Amino acid sequence: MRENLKRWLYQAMGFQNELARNQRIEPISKATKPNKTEPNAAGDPKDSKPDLSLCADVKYISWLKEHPSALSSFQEMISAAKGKCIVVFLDYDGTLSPIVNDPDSAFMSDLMRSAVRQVARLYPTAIISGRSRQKVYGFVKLDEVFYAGSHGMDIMGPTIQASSYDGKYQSKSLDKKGNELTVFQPAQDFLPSIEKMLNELEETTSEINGALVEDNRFCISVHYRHVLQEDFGLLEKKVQAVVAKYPGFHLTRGKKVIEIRPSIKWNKGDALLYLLETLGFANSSDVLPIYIGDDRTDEDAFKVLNCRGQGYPIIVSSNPRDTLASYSLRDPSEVLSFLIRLARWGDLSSV
Ligand SMILES: O=P(O)(O)OC[C@H]1O[C@H](O[C@H]2O[C@H](CO)[C@@H](O)[C@H](O)[C@H]2O)[C@H](O)[C@@H](O)[C@@H]1O
Repeated sequence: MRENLKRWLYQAMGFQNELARNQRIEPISKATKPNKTEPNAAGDPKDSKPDLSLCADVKYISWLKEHPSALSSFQEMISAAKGKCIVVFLDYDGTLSPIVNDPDSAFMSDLMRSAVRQVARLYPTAIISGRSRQKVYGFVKLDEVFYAGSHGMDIMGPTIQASSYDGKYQSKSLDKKGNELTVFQPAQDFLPSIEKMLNELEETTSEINGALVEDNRFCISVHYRHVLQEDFGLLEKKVQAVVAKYPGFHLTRGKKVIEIRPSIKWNKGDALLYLLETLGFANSSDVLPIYIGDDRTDEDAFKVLNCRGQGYPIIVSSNPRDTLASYSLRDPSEVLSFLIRLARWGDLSSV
């Protein structure tokens, strides 16, 4: 009955997204409409409880109206891309790899890797992550893409130095294949403090079961996914106490993680702008940036796209969320489908 009701809702709201497509859609007249007095499984109408997952579906469906699926809207999105240079920006955790319990096991699938590779061969592509650049590279293992780690504070981008940015923080480097690239690290001055803080945090949080400190080079993550709820307050206090000793740092929140970041005016949105400039698209009206991300920190990049009035900010979420994104994808598997379609479209249009 629940499936029929869900199907009916999708049809009533005129949706044609993947969720709906995965199911056989019957004409509305055939679909079962909600029936308040229909007995529950036990056969007793009085015992029937509200189906909470159905309420969640209804909320998600209405949120989809504001943030349509980038898969259902693909044709419309891509027809606006004709004649424009697409540039693709991808977040890592929760976007290219599913959220898992152990941060060191957030592997991306071979299928995803191959889709990203196809996309990167057609369009400039960058991965912008909260992780350290080296760690993201370790997961992605592609030399075709640019990497921005530490929430964009460690960028390995095109050879061109960006003239609007401080040369002090830009240097030349070679990628694994020996190609010359430019590294931009605007939070370099904070490294000595970060190293000290890292040791202190590891020591002080070791008393709390399940707490995990991750070195993200220009920022630090303190994970609490495995910390008991009653211990969270203590962990938070301990982290705050350490950070208070170091001026020039602040805390942000992610998915079961507290992040410690240098307080410079730099975020994923700035990294996106930096990469656009080094790719030669600083003031271009011919560029169409696509940014796909699932986290709060990705909102900074969505904001930049909105301010430029260019491109497509796409949020990865299976729950209704406050977001500046215009489009949505439910999860990394939908991200994979989107990237495959994008690569196919690029292949066909280059013939
Ligand atoms: O910008 P991102 O690439 O999305 O990185 C944000 C944080 O991602 C990682 O943590 C999250 O994913 C883990 C693996 O799925 C999960 O266990 C954790 O609970 C999530 O918060 C990464 O470990 C962090 O350092 C990043 O800041």
